[in-house]
Amino acid sequence: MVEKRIPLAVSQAVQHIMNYASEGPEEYVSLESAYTRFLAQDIAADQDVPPFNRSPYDGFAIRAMDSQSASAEQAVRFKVVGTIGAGFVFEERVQAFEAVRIMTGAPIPLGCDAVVMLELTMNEEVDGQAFMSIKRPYTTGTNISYQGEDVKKGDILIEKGQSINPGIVALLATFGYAEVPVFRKPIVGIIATGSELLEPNEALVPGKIRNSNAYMTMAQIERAGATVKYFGKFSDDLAVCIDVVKEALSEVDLLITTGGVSVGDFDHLPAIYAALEAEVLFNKVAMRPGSVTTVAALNGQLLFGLSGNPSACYVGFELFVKPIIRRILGSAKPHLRKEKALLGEDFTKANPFTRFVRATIHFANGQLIATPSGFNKSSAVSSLATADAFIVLPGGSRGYEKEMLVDVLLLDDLQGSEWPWDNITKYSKL
Ligand SMILES: Nc1nc2c(c(=O)[nH]1)N[C@H]1C(S)=C(S)[C@@H](COP(=O)(O)OP(=O)(O)OC[C@H]3O[C@@H](n4cnc5c(N)ncnc54)[C@H](O)[C@@H]3O)O[C@H]1N2
Ligand code: MOO
Ligand SMILES: [Mg+2]
Repeated sequence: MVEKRIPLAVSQAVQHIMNYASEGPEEYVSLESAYTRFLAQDIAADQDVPPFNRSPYDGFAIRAMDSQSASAEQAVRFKVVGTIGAGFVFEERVQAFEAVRIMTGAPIPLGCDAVVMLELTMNEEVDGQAFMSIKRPYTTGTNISYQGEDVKKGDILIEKGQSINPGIVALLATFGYAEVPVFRKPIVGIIATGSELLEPNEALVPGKIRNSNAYMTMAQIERAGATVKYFGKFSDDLAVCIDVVKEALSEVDLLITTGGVSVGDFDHLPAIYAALEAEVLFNKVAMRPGSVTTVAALNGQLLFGLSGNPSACYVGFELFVKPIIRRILGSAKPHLRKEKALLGEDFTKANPFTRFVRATIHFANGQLIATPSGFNKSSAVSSLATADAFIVLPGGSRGYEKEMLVDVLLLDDLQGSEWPWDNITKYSKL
């Protein structure tokens, strides 16, 4: 008699896994290679930005009080006592009816409190001395970029765990991080099992298929922010697989296998866990696809037994492996980002288990629409290519109609969610 597996709710399965999650170690990388890494410390401003009052225009720095009597009829003339470009400081204090020719980004000279744009001035030279005239008065502070107007010293700008984007790179450079503290990328191993598998460079022969899962999963591991270690594909030979899994475990932080987790004669993962004396956390989840997803723990290390069916393997990775990778990378929101969308078409299949329908999303009149992205079996590979979300259809329904409000989990996203599994929308119309 085949062992009866008890399906666990998705949320409970994720919770089991997250009990093993903790922040990983940090390392320093050069600023040039920080993009896409995950920040390991908060960035706090140790200086104001800008660090001094500066000119936002090319023009003349003046004392506003000197301009008060200027009008269209009666220009006020200033003696030009110097010129400064960005990067230089005008050392003297500017006196009454003096102006300093100033370029964008240069510090406002001592004594000055306004800048006149070059286009609004009239310029002349008398006996080798430059003069500038203006025909309107200026108030104190006109055209000054103030010290600290962008960032105040002491502000926390970015919290750790964020993926470093180009804007964060700019902040890191601004605050002098030539070396950036980032979380070390966890190493995630992948082993494909199945005597039917060919590698992509091999020609098809009867009964065989190409191994797509290992390559797909490698890409998912990288998208999640981790480093891949591919151990290869192996036939359904129990002794070989035990050795390979044992060896792989010593070289990785997390290990993924695909295939062989169900109840078939050559589904060896249950026997591998038994041989290794790993504790099986669960071996059935109330979800489709991916119901056979199995996770085991050995000495605090997790082994993810993802399904051989490509769509099930893909979903299993995103729901169960990605959050732990993101937690190791310091994220406070390690789960897939959850948003509300309208269903783009009817989905009439009955739903005993919660379904994760691979979907394409778009906006129509400001409303997010999610439409199933194609062939919807667990074995499907075609619908993954255009999937940028999962539509979450909770179990226990007869089907869903177009325009019902549903939850979607976004796949190509860096923001994440804290805990997306409460309050999943069951049936509702907008
Ligand atoms: N009697 C039962 N049979 C099955 C059950 C069940 O509950 N009782 N569950 C079904 C479900 S649901 C799934 S999902 C699959 C899971 O199968 P396994 O995880 O054991 O995976 P395999 O048997 O090794 O392969 C399944 C399928 O996927 C193809 N495959 C495997 N590896 C790859 C790969 N690397 N790249 C592409 N495709 C791959 C394989 O050829 C099979 O077609 O079990 C159901 N059966
Ligand atoms: O685990 Mo299977 O993917 O539910 O179809
Ligand atoms: Mg099988």
